[in-house]
Amino acid sequence: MELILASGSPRRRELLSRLGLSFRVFTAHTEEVSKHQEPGEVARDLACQKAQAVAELAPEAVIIAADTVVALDRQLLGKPHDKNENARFLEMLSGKTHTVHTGVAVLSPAFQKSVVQATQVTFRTLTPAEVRWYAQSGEGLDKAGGYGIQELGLALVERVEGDYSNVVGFPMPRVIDLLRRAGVPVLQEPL
Ligand SMILES: Cc1cn([C@H]2C[C@H](O)[C@@H](COP(=O)(O)OP(=O)(O)OP(=O)(O)O)O2)c(=O)[nH]c1=O
Repeated sequence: MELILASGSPRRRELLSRLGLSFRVFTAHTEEVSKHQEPGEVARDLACQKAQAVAELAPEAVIIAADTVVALDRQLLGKPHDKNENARFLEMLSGKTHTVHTGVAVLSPAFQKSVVQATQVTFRTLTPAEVRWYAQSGEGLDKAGGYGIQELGLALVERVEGDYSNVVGFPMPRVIDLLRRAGVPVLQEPL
């Protein structure tokens, strides 16, 4: 049974590799639109769209996809378009708690399931110099909310409540559970 990661995210590739599985990577070109308003449902919906787009190319495989959104109060923060917008996102997140929602979808001819996981992240109160420093690094540009907790962005964070891997883009306990239910031998000898 072939496993395919439907994601261009290097973070997801790295996290999935840590399970010792072999897999191929396909990048799904979806429009990333969701009709849902609830952030968790948006993330789940987009993960399903990515998995389905790749299922059309590889109908026999087990496909896993994910999507991460950052919700601050009622606002969804996607990937910043440039360093100025990244600085604005950081000013909004400074001193506050936001929620990171990651949706995961697993799809095979015999199995189809999606889940969503939420983690609360609280930022330190950032000084203007800290905001400038991080935005200038460019690290946040390809990341939801404009920061990467696994890299320099760790310095922005005061507290994480819940699954850390979920913030990086793949909630590992949920990923392990879904893959096993789809018949993928995770953390065990291949059959
Ligand atoms: C909040 C946060 C997000 N991110 C990343 C995870 C995701 O790669 C990205 C959210 O965008 P996504 O649209 O979920 O993923 P992607 O466009 O990078 O990849 P693909 O759609 O092909 O799967 O933000 C971090 O790496 N660290 C963080 O702390």
